[in-house]
Amino acid sequence: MSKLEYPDETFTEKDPRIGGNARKTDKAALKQAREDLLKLYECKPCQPIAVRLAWHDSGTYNKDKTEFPKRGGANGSIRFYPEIKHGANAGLVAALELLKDIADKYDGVSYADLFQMASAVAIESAGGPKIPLRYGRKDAAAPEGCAPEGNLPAGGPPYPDGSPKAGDHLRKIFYRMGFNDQEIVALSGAHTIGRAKPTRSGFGKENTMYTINGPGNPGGSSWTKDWLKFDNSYFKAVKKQDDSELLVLDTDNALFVDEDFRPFAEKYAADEKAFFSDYVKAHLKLSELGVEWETAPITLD
Ligand code: HEM
Repeated sequence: MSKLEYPDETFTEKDPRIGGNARKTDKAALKQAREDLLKLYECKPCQPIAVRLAWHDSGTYNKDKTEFPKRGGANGSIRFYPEIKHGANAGLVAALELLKDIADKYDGVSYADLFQMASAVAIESAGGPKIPLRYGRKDAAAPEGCAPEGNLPAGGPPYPDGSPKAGDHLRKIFYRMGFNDQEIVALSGAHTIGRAKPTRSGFGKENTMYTINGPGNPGGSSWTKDWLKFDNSYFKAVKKQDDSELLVLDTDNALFVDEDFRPFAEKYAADEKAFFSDYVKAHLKLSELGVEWETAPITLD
């Protein structure tokens, strides 16, 4: 059995991941972990869930709070019970399981760095842009450092914050992290890969003509036909909405309905280069929300 168990109710303070077991960032280990991730994605088409894991780790951030790690952000706290059991994280234990062997192998890579790296490598290996991440994130050391539940967006009404419209809800959530309208639209484009499953988030169908045969685990509803390819087809599909086999959440629809979001959504539907360029900047910002650096940030070539 692997030395690191991913979290469930049996998580205790004696677990080696907790307390004085901080990881010292090591550039060689980061590079090797990156190689291992590429190999993982060659064997298993699990890029989408890795992107969602990293986003749900960092998307808890509250810019008005100062205390690390309670202010939320890319601090690896999603590996802990209770955070992994938050409603918004349904299904993400599978992503932790997928990364477990790599986490075990490299002490020189923090969990926070590993999750963000897994996402950036996933996007690039799915045909998306290269995201020049910086590394050296400090991990939240214990479950007490987890952000409170309810910081991530809901895909449809009723919105827990009482917002009447999807656009208002998106702004409340993303402004709290320090994002603007353009960045909200660009980041939403990550739904160009992946699926929603009724057994996880409750959204989507059991399967569609695009997901019934996988690849990987079959089922769910995707936003795009080729849901393992990172491109701008999400914006094209949400704009057209002419295929009932594809998913459109209320929060996706808002990008073309809300008059302040729409110009960006139209631009990205028409111009993949513009989408990629803006996506990289917004994703980099997302990957560093709430970060406390264990070492001076390191880049890999
Ligand atoms: C704008 C507000 C957002 C809402 C309301 C939202 C909601 C959702 C929902 C309901 C799912 C389905 C989960 C499941 O059933 O497994 C999902 C999946 C996904 N989300 Fe989002 N999301 C948002 C933003 C983002 C952002 C900012 C990113 C990344 C930058 C992202 C990346 C993904 C990915 C890649 C998947 C597919 C996961 C998979 O196939 O396993 N989402 N999202």
